[in-house]
Amino acid sequence: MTTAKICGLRAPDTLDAAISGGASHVGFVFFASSPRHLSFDAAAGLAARVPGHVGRVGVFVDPADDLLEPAIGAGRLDVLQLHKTAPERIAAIRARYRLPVWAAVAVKARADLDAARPLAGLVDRILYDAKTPEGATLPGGMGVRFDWGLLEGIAHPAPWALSGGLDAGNVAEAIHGTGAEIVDVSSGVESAPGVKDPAKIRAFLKAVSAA
Ligand SMILES: O=C(O)c1ccccc1NCC(=O)[C@H](O)[C@H](O)COP(=O)(O)O
Repeated sequence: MTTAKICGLRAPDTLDAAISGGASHVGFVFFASSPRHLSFDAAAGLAARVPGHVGRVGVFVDPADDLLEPAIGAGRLDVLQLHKTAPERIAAIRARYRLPVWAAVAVKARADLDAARPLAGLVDRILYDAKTPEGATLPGGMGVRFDWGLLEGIAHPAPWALSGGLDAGNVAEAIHGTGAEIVDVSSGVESAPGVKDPAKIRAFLKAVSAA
C-alpha cells in the first residue's frame, strides 16, 4: 500500500487535515527562502499535534549543525530530508544525529539518476524529486513534474519515494506507473505558495488510498 507525505505544513488546521486524512508523514521546511519556512517556535507548536504513528520529517537544504540541532529539537523530528547535500555530509549528519535520512535526488533526465548510486548504504530513503528550473530559489515545492518513465527498470540503491508535481488528479497514475511506496506532495495541495488547502489535502490522501 502506498502512503503519503504532506510537505510544507505551516498551520494547525492543515496539519490536522493531513493527519486525519491518513498521511504517513508530515513535512516541516527549515529553509529561509521558502514560503513554507517554519520558525523553531512554530515547528514546536505543530510538532506537538502530531501523533506517534505519523512521521515528522524536517526538510533542509545542505544544512549546518546550528540549524539542524535546534530544528530537530523543536520539530521533534523523526526523519531528516536533505536536498543538495553531498554524500560525505549526508553520512556525517546521519552519524551525528542518528536519525533516518532521506536524500532528495533531483531528476529531469536519465543521467540525473546517477546521483542516487553513491547513496547506497548512506541513506534510509531516496526521494526522487523533479529538478526545479535553472536559477530557481527552491530545490523543491515548485509543482514541477518529471518523466516517471525514467524510473522504469532501474535498480534502486535504497527504498524510495516519489515527488514533484503530484496532485489529487495525477497521483493514482503516478502510483500505478511507478509502484512508489511513498508519494510526497507540497504545492499540489496548496491554494497559493505556502498556503495549504485542507480540502486539497483530503482529496489527495483519498486518491492515494483509492489507488
Ligand atoms: O517546499 C519547499 O519550499 C522546499 C524548500 C526547500 C527544500 C525543499 C522543499 N520542498 C521539498 C519537498 O519535499 C516537496 O514536497 C517536493 O519538492 C514536491 O513539491 P511539489 O512539486 O510542489 O509537490
